[in-house]
Amino acid sequence: MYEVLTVTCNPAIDQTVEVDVLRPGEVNRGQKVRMDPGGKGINVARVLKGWQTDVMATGWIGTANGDFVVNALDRMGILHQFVPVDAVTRINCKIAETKPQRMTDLNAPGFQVDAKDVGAFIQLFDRLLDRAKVVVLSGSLPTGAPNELYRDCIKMAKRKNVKAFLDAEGVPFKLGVDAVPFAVKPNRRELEGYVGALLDTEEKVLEAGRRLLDIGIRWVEVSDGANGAWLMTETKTIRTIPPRIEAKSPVGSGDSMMAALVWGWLQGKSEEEVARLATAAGTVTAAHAGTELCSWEETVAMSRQIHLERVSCSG
Ligand SMILES: Nc1ncnc2c1ncn2[C@@H]1O[C@H](COP(=O)(O)OP(=O)(O)O)[C@@H](O)[C@H]1O
Ligand SMILES: O=P(O)(O)OC[C@H]1O[C@](O)(COP(=O)(O)O)[C@@H](O)[C@@H]1O
Repeated sequence: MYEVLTVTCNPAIDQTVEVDVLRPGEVNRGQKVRMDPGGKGINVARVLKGWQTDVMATGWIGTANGDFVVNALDRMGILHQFVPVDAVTRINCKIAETKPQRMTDLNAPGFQVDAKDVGAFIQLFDRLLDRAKVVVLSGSLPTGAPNELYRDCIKMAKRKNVKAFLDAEGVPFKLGVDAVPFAVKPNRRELEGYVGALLDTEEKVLEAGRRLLDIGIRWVEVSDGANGAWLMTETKTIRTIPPRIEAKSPVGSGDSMMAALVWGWLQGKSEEEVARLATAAGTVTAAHAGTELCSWEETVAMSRQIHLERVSCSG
């Protein structure tokens, strides 16, 4: 049994290479390399499973090297049913500089899917929805997948009374928003893309978030890296600020935050508790190397250090 279904249309193997300083245009030699199963929905599933929540991971997987991902999910006890694609699962290169600490992501476009693959996924998704309370749709779409995919998945979820949480960018996000998911988690840059304007003040961020609430979305979580986040609902806007940390790798921070939102909703937590936990989860993950994600114990400990402010009544 599972409560949460996570969709990763474009899974990845995250390869983190550590160097002192990256010298563009030169031969760089890595000091340490680590590989983690990645892709946004898969990371959400990894966090939730660690937090004792049963989860099913779905999407497409490239069979040439997808074993690395599915074996890791098996080891973690995460249920999975992916539509196999006769192709290579992308390898996303994360360059972790240590002096000073800085991460450069080089995400690949991923494999190509065709109409048959899309049809097979929709059929599988429809079946897997039957057992879920929540569905998480997150990350980029592979080449060939229609931009409407998240929109259509949200419509299907709503017909089955499953709460949809969306984390995407660009056109798939815009179209997904049109179907009015329960929750969205854009980072500030993604929200700028949605409204087509620079959001360089808190006021502008909140105005943009308000547009999403006005459509009928119930939880709008706008994340802003080391500055923390805002959780906006119809009645409250809560600003959360994390402590200063040594950020080894923010990869997976947004996914950890999404996992905490889902967990908080499943447990019926207050908006304040959810906001605190979500920011804590992202912060703990940012402090870890590679795509190592936040444990429950670390997140609870961090949540005590999150500064929380009620910004205004957003109603
Ligand atoms: N350098 C950092 N220091 C502290 N917390 C961080 C840092 N980077 C990310 N986080 C935490 O993770 C959350 C999500 O990170 P963010 O980078 O905004 O999301 P995304 O990965 O989706 O772009 C932030 O709101 C914050 O709580
Ligand atoms: O699907 P996209 O947008 O290319 O993102 C994939 C990448 O995002 C990650 O899921 C991390 O995402 P976040 O840092 O936003 O949490 C990586 O594991 C993966 O390489």
